[in-house]
Amino acid sequence: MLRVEGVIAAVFTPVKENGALNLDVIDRYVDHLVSQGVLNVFVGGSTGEGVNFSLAERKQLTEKWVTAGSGKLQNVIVHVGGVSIPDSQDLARHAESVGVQGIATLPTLFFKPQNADMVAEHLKMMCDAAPNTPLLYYHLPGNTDVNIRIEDLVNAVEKLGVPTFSGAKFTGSDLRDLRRSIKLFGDRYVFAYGCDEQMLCVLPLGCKTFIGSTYNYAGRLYNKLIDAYKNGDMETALRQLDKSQSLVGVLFAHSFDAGINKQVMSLVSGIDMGPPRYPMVYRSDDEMKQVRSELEEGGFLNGIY
Ligand SMILES: CC(=O)N[C@@H]([C@@H](O)[C@H](O)[C@H](O)CO)[C@@H](O)CC(=O)C(=O)O
Repeated sequence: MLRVEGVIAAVFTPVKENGALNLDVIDRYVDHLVSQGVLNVFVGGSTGEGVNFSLAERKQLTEKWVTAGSGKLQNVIVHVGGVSIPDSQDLARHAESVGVQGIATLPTLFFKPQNADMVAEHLKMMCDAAPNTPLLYYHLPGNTDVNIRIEDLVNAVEKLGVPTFSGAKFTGSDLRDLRRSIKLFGDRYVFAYGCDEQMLCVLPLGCKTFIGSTYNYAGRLYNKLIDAYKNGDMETALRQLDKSQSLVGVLFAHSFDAGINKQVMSLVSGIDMGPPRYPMVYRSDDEMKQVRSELEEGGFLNGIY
C-alpha cells in the first residue's frame, strides 16, 4: 500500500551536453528538493522524458535515485510504462529489485486499450512482474488519448484482482471522476493530481497528493499553499495559487513542453539539467534570457514564494 501525501516532484532527467545521462548531479538534486520540503519523487514520467531513454538508461536512473534518496527521500516512485509490456515488466522487476517504494505505468502507447477491463489486465501483468511493489496507473489522456474513467478502472481492477494496485496519478480534467474516485475509494488508494497550477481547486475535493513538474523548483510555494488551505487561510492559499499560475504562465508563453521546463529547472535551481531529447527543442540563449527576465520579474528567481 502506498501511503503518500503532499507534493511529489516529477523529476527531470539530467543529461550532459552530448545527451548521455548525468547521474552525478542527482545527489545535489535530492538536496535541492529536500531543502524545499519536497520528499517524494516520480522518476521517468513525462517531465523526466522516461520513454525517451533506453531500458538500460532507465534502470541506471532508477538505481541512482534510490541510492541518492536513501535516508533523505520518503518515496521514490518510478514510471515504467512505454510501448511494450515485456519491456515495462522488465523495468518493473528491476525497480522492485532495487527497492523503490512504488511504480507507475501509462497505458500502452501505440496499441491502445479500449476500455477499463483492458487497462486492468495490463495492470495485472505489471503486478505479476513486481508483486511486492505498489502500482499506480498514470492517467494522462491529453497525451495518451486513452481516456478511461478512473472510477471504472478501480472497479475493473477490483473485479480482476490486482493486489499491488494503489491508485492513480490523475492528470485529467474530469473533476467529477476525481471526486468520485476519492469519495468511493480514497480510503484504499491514492489519487495524485497532476495539474500543479490547479492545486487549490482539488484540495476541497479531498485530494491530498500531488505529482508535478513545478514542485521541482517551487516546492515552497506549494507547501505554503497546502498549509494555508489546511489552516483555513484561503486568502494566502489563493495568493499562492496566483503565484503558481504566474509561474506556469511564463512557461506557457514560451510554448510549454518538458524541454523548456527542464531549462527553467536549470535556471532556477542552478543545477544543469542539460538539453531535452528529440523531439523537444533546446531553447536558444536569447530565448532563455527572456525567460530569465520574466521569472525574475515574478520573483521566481529570488525565492519569493
Ligand atoms: C502535462 C504535464 O507536463 N503535466 C505535469 C504538470 O506538472 C505540469 O507540468 C504543470 O501543471 C504545468 O502545466 C505533470 O502532471 C507531469 C508529471 O507529473 C510527470 O512528469 O509525469
